[in-house]
Amino acid sequence: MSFTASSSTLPVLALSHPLILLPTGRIALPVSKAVGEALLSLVRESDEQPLVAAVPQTAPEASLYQWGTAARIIRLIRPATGNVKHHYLLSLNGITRVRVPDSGPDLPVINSGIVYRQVEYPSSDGTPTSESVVKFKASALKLLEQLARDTTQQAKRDSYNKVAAMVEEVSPTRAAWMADVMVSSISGEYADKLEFLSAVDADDRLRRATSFFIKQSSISEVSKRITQSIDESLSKQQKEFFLRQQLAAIQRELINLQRSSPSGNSMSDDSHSGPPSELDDDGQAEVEEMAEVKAKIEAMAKDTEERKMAVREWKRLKRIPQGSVEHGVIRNYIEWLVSIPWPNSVATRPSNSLEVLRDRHFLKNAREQLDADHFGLEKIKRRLIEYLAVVRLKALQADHETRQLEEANKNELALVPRVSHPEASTVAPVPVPHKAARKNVKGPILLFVGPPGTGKTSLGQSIAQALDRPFQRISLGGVRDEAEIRGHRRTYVASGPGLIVQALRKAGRADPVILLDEMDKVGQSNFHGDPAAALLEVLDPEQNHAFNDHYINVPIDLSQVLFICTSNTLETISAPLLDRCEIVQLSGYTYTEKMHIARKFLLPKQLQANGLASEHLTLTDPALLHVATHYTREAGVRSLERAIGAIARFKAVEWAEHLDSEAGVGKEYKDVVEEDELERILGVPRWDAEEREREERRGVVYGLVVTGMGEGGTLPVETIAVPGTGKLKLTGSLGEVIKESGELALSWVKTNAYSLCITNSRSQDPLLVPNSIDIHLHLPSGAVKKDGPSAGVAMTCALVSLLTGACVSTNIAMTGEITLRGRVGAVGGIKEKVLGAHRANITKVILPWANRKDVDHDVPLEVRSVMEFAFVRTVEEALEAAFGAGALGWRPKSTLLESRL
Ligand SMILES: Nc1ncnc2c1ncn2[C@@H]1O[C@H](COP(=O)(O)OP(=O)(O)OP(=O)(O)O)[C@@H](O)[C@H]1O
Repeated sequence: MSFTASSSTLPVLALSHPLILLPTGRIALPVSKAVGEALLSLVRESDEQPLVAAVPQTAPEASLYQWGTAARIIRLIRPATGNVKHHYLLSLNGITRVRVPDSGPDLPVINSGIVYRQVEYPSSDGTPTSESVVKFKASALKLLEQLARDTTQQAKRDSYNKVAAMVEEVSPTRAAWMADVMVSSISGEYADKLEFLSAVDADDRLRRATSFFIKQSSISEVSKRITQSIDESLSKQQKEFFLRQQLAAIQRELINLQRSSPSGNSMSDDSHSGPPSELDDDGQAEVEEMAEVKAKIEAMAKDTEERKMAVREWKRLKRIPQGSVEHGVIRNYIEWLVSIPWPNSVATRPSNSLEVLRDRHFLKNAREQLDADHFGLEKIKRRLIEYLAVVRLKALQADHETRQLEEANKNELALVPRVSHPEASTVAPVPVPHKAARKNVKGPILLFVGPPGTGKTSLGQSIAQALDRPFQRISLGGVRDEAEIRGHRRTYVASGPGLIVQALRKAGRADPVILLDEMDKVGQSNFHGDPAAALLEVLDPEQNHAFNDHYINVPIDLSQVLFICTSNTLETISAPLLDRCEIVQLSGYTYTEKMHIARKFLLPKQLQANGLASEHLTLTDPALLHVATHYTREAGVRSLERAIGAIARFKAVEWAEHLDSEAGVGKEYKDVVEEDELERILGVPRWDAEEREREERRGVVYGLVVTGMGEGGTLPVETIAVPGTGKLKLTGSLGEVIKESGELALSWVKTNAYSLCITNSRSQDPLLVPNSIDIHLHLPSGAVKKDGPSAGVAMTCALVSLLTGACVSTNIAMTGEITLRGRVGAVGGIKEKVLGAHRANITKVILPWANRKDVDHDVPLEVRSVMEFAFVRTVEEALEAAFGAGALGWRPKSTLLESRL
């Protein structure tokens, strides 16, 4: 060590224990007012930043150390004026080591002021040996690397890396300075730093720095290990806690088990030996349910998507704590997944369906079933038998092909040498479901169209019975959301599968008959998706072997499901959907058919439903007909069934009263219900009032309509003349086409007004001469929308009646489209319209000539025989049929010809 190259007098500043300032380091410390003011005057007096000797106090009560650091005052902050208690804040920057020779006990450990002392500056640091430089660098780099690794702050890590780069490049002459920089900026023990302060010689300083770094890095290593071991011991505690919980649960189970088994040796005391309550055995039920779910997963066919998914979710379920929301969600999903009747699963594979189809009497039995459930409907039953025959043939063919393939597979297996594994002989070979088994085994998709209550749903039920398959009905009325059919994705709260999967689960077999009811009432495409598009996927044989329910998220094979659809009308069904279906039209029943249905099916059904035997209620024929004609007016038989039900209930009350009073007064019971009693039972007839209203009036004729429900009926076309300017006003919620029909009718009447003797010359407008009028044409039931061209004939007749004054009989109703030239064109729904007219007691109908064949084919003979039909080609013929021959004053033809020339 070489000393005293120079010395000077410096104000000595005591750094109270454990503060220390090393060369190159910085420190900020509060100083008392006296010291602060002394330093302030020093700062004011000197031109540059003044130097002080910052000397550490080795222990709290000890005197000052003999080594210190000459430091520049870089900042001195005065406290707020007037506040004597507050200290000055002083910042120092360490420059170089100094020795304070007389820092003995007499040097006051100040705070009352500063003392000037002689300080010595060491002459030179010397050059360190290369060995100590290498060691210094290695230890410094190791420490820096460790610090960078352990810190979580990126900024700190960057600065450690930067210092490491400096250390690597530092020259031997600057190594001692680098040691100062590092030791002053890394936190370490006070004693080490104190010793380091006294190391003047460069070599010595590097050695001390090296041991300082080594010590620090081992400390950081150890502290890391300690943190790790604390973490480990914590997780061990948690593990232990978890295991203890499980143990407690197992013990609870065991106690429950012993309590519930009557023969088990009782571990519990007598106070618990009462009957087990369903409130106590939650845990037990839970375990049983889980075991059941597990067994179901195991029963699923191997190597199938559904099984893989179930296994994956089961494993997830096991990892998630019970009682958590996630646990509930997964469990719910697995329960759904295992309860779907997957076609390849052993548990749900349809076993007897083929047996039924193989039966040689299958078709005969099916016919009997249909006859037993439904009256009449000959054509439809014939179509259904054809359909069932196709289903049978296809299923048998697919079965045959599957057997052949299995046979071929077996032969192939026989060629493979047997594995001599001890278990191999006990494991039965699992038949691998082959693609041929998935062949489309059904006929076309049937769509029953017809008015309500005509037996569409019950026909579907009969088909299911004939095939001995479960029947499920899905009501599509009001389904607006695609998710109702396809399900919601599992990410939705309270999500679940769609209607198809729900029906499959309820059916419990992969080949049920599913009736898609009210297909026409499916909502249109909207922002919730397109339900019709989802239905398309369900019904399309090309796609439905891999139906995708959003919730289940595993393709479901629907190819074995028999879908049957029903609808009231075809108008609102989208064309692609219609394209997938084969339409079977059901029209309304005639009164005779209704009487038969009522006698054979509805009455026995209602008697049974109301607890009566057949001898307790006899409805006479006139009474039944009166119910059908005066209390109901519908194409189907639903209201009729309801009315019969009401009669049965009425009689049930009477019968019960009779039984009760037998012992006493003895009230007489009459089982026969006559026509005159009906008013007492069912109230005033519903359809009488309208009958009376139907009187002959100028400008009013009856048209024939088919409602949105597919029911036929009559609708008056009313016209009146009001003072005006020759305009036509059309009201009654009319669509564009029907409005055009009205205008067409008026144009025809105007053109032919002269021929009909309405006007006296061809040039006169019948609405302006003799009086200037407007015509108001109205179709009642204003709230019901009406459209279509078939009211043309009725409108023309109404206008002619209005302008000529001739009336059309109220027993006549008509339908037909007209052209501008006066031709009458064919219209649809003839059977419904004629039956509707028959129900409304119309005796003559005027129909387009082109619809003759429809009457011949579709209208039952009993209706045809009691009604008069006028088939017309032109409007003239229609007018003649409506008003009667010669009722209208046509001008003679010759005059017509002349005037035309
Ligand atoms: N031909 C028939 N023979 C015997 N019973 C019939 C016949 N037609 C209908 N029914 C009976 O009428 C009732 C109503 O029939 P169903 O429910 O099948 O009507 P629907 O056509 O499906 O009506 P909706 O269009 O309103 O669904 C049922 O009890 C059914 O058994």
